[in-house]
Amino acid sequence: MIRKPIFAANWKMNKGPSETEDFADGFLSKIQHKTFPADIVIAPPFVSLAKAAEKFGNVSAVALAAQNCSEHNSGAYTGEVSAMMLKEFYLHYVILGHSERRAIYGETDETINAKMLKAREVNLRPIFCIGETLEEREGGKLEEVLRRQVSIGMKDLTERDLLDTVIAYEPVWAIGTGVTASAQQAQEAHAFVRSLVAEQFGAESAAKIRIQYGGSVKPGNAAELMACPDIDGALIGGAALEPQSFLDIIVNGSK
Ligand SMILES: O=C[C@H](O)COP(=O)(O)O
Repeated sequence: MIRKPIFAANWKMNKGPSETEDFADGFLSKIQHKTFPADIVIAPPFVSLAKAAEKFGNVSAVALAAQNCSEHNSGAYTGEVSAMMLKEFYLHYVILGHSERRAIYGETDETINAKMLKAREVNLRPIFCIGETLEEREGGKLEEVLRRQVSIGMKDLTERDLLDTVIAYEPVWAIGTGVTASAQQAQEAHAFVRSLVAEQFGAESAAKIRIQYGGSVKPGNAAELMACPDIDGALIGGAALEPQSFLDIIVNGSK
């Protein structure tokens, strides 16, 4: 099964509109007249989405993502943004269940599942993040944690939803730490996650779904990680804040 790799830049709480414009100008000048055998996604903060849409709206090589959405449609939820509102920015993707949302903002598997279903109601494609902490890995709980995150987080998705969903496996201990999972550790976890999707949705869907790796991906380690058979791209934080570094990851990691 050939799966097109997908490289997504998660800027987290970095880059307001003016820095977004600077990045876009730099990145666009580097990718013009080039084609890539991969999908490229950029996820700026909410307040920079309008500027990103202005710069990338007509660029077919680049899709935009939000970093979160509400599990509600509208109402008295101060500070929240609904999937329906995001859709107006011509976004294609939304990152859901990132470990920072889980750990810092207390998002549960059930909340994340509700957000996944809201995103799908308006045809946003979830980049659904899962991954274990170091304590969980060292305590022998890797498989138990991934099983729980997948079975609850992806509950009630249809086969069509699944085709539009990307899973991002991000071991929490590798995020922003400079410590990357070895290619072998990452491949083992990805193969296990794919087997979980097969159990829940069938072998055909499991063979089609793209599973990104995230956690200290850099231009120098992208090729080795992406060479693994079950790794279909990357979700990149720090190294995607600079146009050349993001581009180098895409080029080095495209297989
Ligand atoms: O969403 C991206 C991940 O949290 C990875 O972040 P990082 O590349 O800075 O380790």
